[in-house]
Amino acid sequence: MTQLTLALAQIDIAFGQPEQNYQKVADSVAEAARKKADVVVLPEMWNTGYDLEHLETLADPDGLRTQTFLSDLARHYHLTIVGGSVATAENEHFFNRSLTLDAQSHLLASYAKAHLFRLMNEEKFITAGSEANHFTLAVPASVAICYDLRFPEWFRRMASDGTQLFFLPAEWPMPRLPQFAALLTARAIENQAFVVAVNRVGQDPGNDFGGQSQVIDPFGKRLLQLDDQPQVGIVTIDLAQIAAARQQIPVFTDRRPELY
Ligand SMILES: NC(=O)CCC(=O)C(=O)O
Repeated sequence: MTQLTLALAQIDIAFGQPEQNYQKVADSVAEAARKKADVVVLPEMWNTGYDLEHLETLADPDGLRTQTFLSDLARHYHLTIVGGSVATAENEHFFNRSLTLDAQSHLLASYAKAHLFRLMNEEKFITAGSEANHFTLAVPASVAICYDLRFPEWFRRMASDGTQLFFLPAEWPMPRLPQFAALLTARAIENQAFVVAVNRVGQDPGNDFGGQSQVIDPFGKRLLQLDDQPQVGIVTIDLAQIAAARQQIPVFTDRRPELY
């Protein structure tokens, strides 16, 4: 398969209201299926938002509800779901965890956010993960979550291990959206990879979120950029662009890891 049709589910997450959010995700996945998507991508922490003070009652125990829910949707609609991330409770710790399920209900990836964002007090409540994830969606793919975007080493490590398609669920506040766009473009160009970022819209008690979910190709071209409204954006990507970028400028051949 050389093309993938991606649906970016840019939703307005209800703060601390998982029931509402599971319904919003179900509606978005149904809309993505109507739009003939192969893959649906969700935003960060979509079950609870950043309602970190109430994780004791709100977080999904072992992520099991989310895994069953996404797996049922993926099977029903015959698509892959890159499940953004949800707050999970695991062995007396909370994680910001991303689950990716395919149409046969296989769990392709389970990733706990590695870099926790102090400006939103994440490190006070959430335990950091320390393992990257790798799966195949026509090409080698990986998920990173929001603030991970500021760590080029993390992306380069995944790219060096084969990743050609990055997904980045986010809750990235409005004032720093220009940085979001610049960093997404940089990660795509330097790794000669597609970057698919899905941000939320709406407000929580601390922040305004302005969406601008987007898809950048391996040359750094922005193929899709949504506005600040809830919506399911659709774009088809041509995976042959990855080899084209890597043939034109062979960065992975020319790099000198012994120097850095
Ligand atoms: N949820 C997050 O990780 C936010 C990251 C962010 O806003 C940033 O500027 O970095």
